[in-house]
Amino acid sequence: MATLLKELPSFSTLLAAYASISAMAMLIRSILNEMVPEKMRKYIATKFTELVSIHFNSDFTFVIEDRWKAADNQIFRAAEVYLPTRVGPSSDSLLVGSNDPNDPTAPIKRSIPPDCTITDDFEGMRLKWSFSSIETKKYYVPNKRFFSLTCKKSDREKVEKKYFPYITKIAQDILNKHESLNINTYDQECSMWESAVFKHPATFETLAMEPELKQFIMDDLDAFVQRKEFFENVGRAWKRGYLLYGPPGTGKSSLVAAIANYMRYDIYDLQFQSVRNDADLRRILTSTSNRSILLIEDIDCSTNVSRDRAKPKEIVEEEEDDEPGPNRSAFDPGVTLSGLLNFIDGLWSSCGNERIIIFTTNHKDKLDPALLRPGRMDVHIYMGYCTPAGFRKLSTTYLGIKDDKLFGSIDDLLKSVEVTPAEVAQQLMISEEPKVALNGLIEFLNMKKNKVEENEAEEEEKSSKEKEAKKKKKTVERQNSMQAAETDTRCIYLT
Ligand SMILES: Nc1ncnc2c1ncn2[C@@H]1O[C@H](COP(=O)(O)OP(=O)(O)OP(=O)(O)O)[C@@H](O)[C@H]1O
Repeated sequence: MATLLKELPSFSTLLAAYASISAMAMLIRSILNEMVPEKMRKYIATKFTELVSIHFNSDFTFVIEDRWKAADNQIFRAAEVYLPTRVGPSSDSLLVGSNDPNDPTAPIKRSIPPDCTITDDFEGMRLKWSFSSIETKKYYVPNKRFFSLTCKKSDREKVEKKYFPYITKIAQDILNKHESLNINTYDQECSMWESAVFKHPATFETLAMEPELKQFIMDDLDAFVQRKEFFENVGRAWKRGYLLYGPPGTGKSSLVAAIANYMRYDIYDLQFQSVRNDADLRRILTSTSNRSILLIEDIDCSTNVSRDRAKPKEIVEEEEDDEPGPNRSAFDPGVTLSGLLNFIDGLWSSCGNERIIIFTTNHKDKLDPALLRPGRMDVHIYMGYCTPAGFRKLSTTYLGIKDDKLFGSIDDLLKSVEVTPAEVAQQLMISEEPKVALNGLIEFLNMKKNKVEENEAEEEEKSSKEKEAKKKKKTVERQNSMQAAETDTRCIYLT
């Protein structure tokens, strides 16, 4: 120990060394000042400060808000899906719940509560997540929600380039695999989409439609999914619009459910009455997720949206006055057609991918031609009355039979009576015994046929009576005018 102490330099030696180093530093500094241009010196100084701060002040925080430039923030969404899978022993709380009323034993769903902290490890980095929600007092966005992700400053680039794409991919995989679909309805009070589990039995298999039309729709959906690159190359938003039209009870809603089940897409069911104005509409629509169906049912009932702009305003007002009921809603929405169309194929349409937009209507003729223009709604599908092929599908689904000797008479009746698949389905549900149900259906169809024939006969009688009355009126008028002419002539003669 004593030898070791002896070998240490003395205090005066250290002082001398410090003095000479300082002198050397000053000398180097003045040489640098003389020789290196100011810009270069500043650059070196900044780099040096950066290097020091990286080593000594090591934390960096990413703030990920739920909205990004008027649209849903996809990194936020990815984090929302990904983080519940990373809840480990270090986390102190977790939101759990279940929203499947049909299955109380369904696995619980997890979500991150406010102020909860989650630690994640990725390629040697330690990443700390926390979630916060603050009130904004703005009616259209009552809460601002955001995640904070803290990492080492030196890891910042790696987080941006590798970690974010990684969690986005994992979240997408989770969403693709999730078993249950959701149906979202817009809650005007909270300005949020309310989600519920969507379990609808309708599939393309159960739909009573012409097989060719069914196949056409399925092929169209398949082609849509596979054409991501095509849409990018031609500079179009990756969307597909379907207009389903036809009388009530012909299966428009069932087709929407079948499309959702086929594509495994969530549904966003939008009631126009709940939209305040165009700005509100934009916000609502941009907070829907990719791989989803935006459904607007009975579009003809939203007068502002469906009004035929080709007609003069006075005519439209007159028509509306004549026609109370669903077409003239007490809650006329504040949304305009242009607001809706701007979203469908305007600039807003580029927000999001893999979207299907479905409009349904019972009165296609009442829709604005601008809504029907080619390119707006890509496919128009007519859902018509029950055909023999449709009936066969319904009998397979409801009675479990593909053929019966009563089918022939039912086919004949279906060719002459307009009956909806909903009506046929209702008759088939009357009994589990096929014979009873089929005979019930025949009776129902005959009753309908007789009613139609009676109505036609009545109409014919009415119109022939009207014709007769018109004829009589004309004869009387002619006689009166002849008499008048005679009187006039007499008068002229007399004068
Ligand atoms: N084409 C169909 N195939 C199978 N079932 C159908 C079909 N059409 C109607 N149905 C049956 O009738 C019920 C009502 O049909 P749905 O609500 O789909 O008709 P819609 O055309 O949407 O009617 P609305 O215009 O009144 O909304 C469904 O629950 C379904 O059971």
